[in-house]
Amino acid sequence: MRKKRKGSSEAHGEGSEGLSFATRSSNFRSHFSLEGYARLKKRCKENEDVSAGSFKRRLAGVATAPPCGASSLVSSGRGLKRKIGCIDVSTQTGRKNKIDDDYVFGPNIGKGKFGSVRICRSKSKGIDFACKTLKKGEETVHREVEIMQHLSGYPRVVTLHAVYEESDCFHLVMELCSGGRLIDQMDKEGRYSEQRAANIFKDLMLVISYCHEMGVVHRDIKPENILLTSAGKIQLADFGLAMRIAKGSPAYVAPEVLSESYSEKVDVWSAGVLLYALLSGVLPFKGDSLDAIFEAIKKVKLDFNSGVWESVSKPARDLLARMLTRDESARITADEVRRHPWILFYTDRTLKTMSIKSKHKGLGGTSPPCLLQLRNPIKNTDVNRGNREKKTTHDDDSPPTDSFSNTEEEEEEDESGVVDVLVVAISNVRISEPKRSRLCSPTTNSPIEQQHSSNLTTTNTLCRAF
Ligand SMILES: Nc1ncnc2c1ncn2[C@@H]1O[C@H](COP(=O)(O)OP(=O)(O)OP(=O)(O)O)[C@@H](O)[C@H]1O
Repeated sequence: MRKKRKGSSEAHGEGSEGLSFATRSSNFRSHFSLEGYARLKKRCKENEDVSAGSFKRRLAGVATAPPCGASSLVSSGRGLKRKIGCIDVSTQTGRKNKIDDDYVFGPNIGKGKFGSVRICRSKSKGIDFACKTLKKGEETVHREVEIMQHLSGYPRVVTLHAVYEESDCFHLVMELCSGGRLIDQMDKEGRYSEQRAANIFKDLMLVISYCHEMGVVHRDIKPENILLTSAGKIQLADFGLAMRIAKGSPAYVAPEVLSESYSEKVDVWSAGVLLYALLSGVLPFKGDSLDAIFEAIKKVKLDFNSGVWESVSKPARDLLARMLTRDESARITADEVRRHPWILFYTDRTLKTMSIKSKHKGLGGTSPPCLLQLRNPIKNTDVNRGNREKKTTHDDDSPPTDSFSNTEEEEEEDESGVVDVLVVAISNVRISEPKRSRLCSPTTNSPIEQQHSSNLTTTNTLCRAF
C-alpha cells in the first residue's frame, strides 16, 4: 500500500516515512503566511456569500449552469447533494455505501487549511487513491466537487473518482499524485534552467488555458497546488477556491459583479509569480509583514535588468513582464502565454533541434538560492538553510520524464543568447487550439462515482452542467 513519495509535504501519518512529509513544510505552514491568510479570508468571504445567497453567487449559477432535467440550480438545504445542481438528478439512486466499505485507508500524505489527505486503496480495484476529507461547516466542497467534475478527463487535472458524504464530513477520492508537489521539487533543486522551467511551465499553462476555456478560474495557482505524477508530469490540484466565470447576459450584470476579481487573468498573474520563482529562485514580492507584501504587489517595480536576470534570456523576461502587468486588461492571457516565443522555443520539438550548443551562462558555479523563500514571502532571517547542491537525481520510483528529464548536457544548450536570436524566427509559429470535443468526451477509464449522493459514471452529464 505504501508507496514512497518523492518530494515533501506534510507529516501527519505515524511512521509513514515515505509518504509523510515532514517538518520542513510544516514549519512554513505553522507560521504566519500570506497564502494561509489570503485563503482563509477568501474562504470565509465565500462562505458568507453562500450563506447570504449573494447576488454574485446566484448570478454565477444562473449564467453558467443551465437547468439539468428537473434539478433546481442551487437549492437551499444542507448537504452536498442539494448543492451541486445537476449531479443530484443523476444520482438519486446512488448507493449508500460508506467509504470504509469501498476503501482501506493508508497514511496521511498531506494537510491543507481545510482538510487532510490520506492514501486509500480501493477494495475492488486494488488501486491507490488520495482521499481528501473536508469537515462540514467550513466547506465550499460542493463547488470544489462540481468544478473538478466539470474539468475531469483532462490529463493535467487531478481526477475526482468518488465523493462520500458523512454526517460531519465529505471524502473526495482523487487520483493519487505520487510524485509529490512542485514546491518540494523546487525546494530541493533550486533555480531552474530556462529549458526546464519552460517545459514545466508549458504544461501548467496548458492546464490553466483549459480551465479558462471551460469557464473556470483556479484562483490559487501556486507550487503547493501543482502535484506531480509518478512519471513527473504536473497535475493541477486543489480547486477549493476555484470559481466559474459568469458568462451570462452582460446586460443584466450589476457593476459590483464586474468589479469582483473573477477574471481568469488572476491565474496568469499567479503563474507569472511562479515563473519568476522558477527562473530566479526567489519570489518577486516580499516583505516583513502582510501589509508590506501587499504593498510590494501593488507598487514594486520589478527590475529584470540586473542580478540573476542578466543571465536570463530576453524573451523569458519579456514574458514575465507581460504576465506580471498590474493592469489586468493589458495582461497577457493564458492562451497568449502558451504561444509566447520563449515557450515555443524551449518546448517545440522542431525548434529544439535548431538549438545551438554554446556555453551555458548563469547557473553554472553558483549555488541555488534558498527556495524556502518561495514558501513564505515574508522575510525570515532565522531560517537559513545554506547553499544546497543542485540535485538532479530522482527517487527510484519517480523517474524523470519529458518535462523533468533534462540532463546537464541539455541544460548546457540553455543559452539565453540563442533564444534572443531565434525568437524572431519563431514568433509567428501557430499552436493549434485545444480540441473541445476531446475535452468533454466521456472518460472510459476514470468514471466519476458519487456514493451517497451520486452514481454518476460518465462526464457527459457534467459537461451539460455548464
Ligand atoms: N491527489 C493528490 N495526490 C497526492 N497528494 C495530494 C493530492 N491532493 C492533495 N494532496 C496533498 O495534500 C495537500 C493538501 O491538499 P489540498 O491543497 O487539496 O488541501 P487544502 O485543504 O485545500 O489545502 P490549502 O487550503 O492549504 O491549499 C497537498 O499539498 C498535497 O501535498
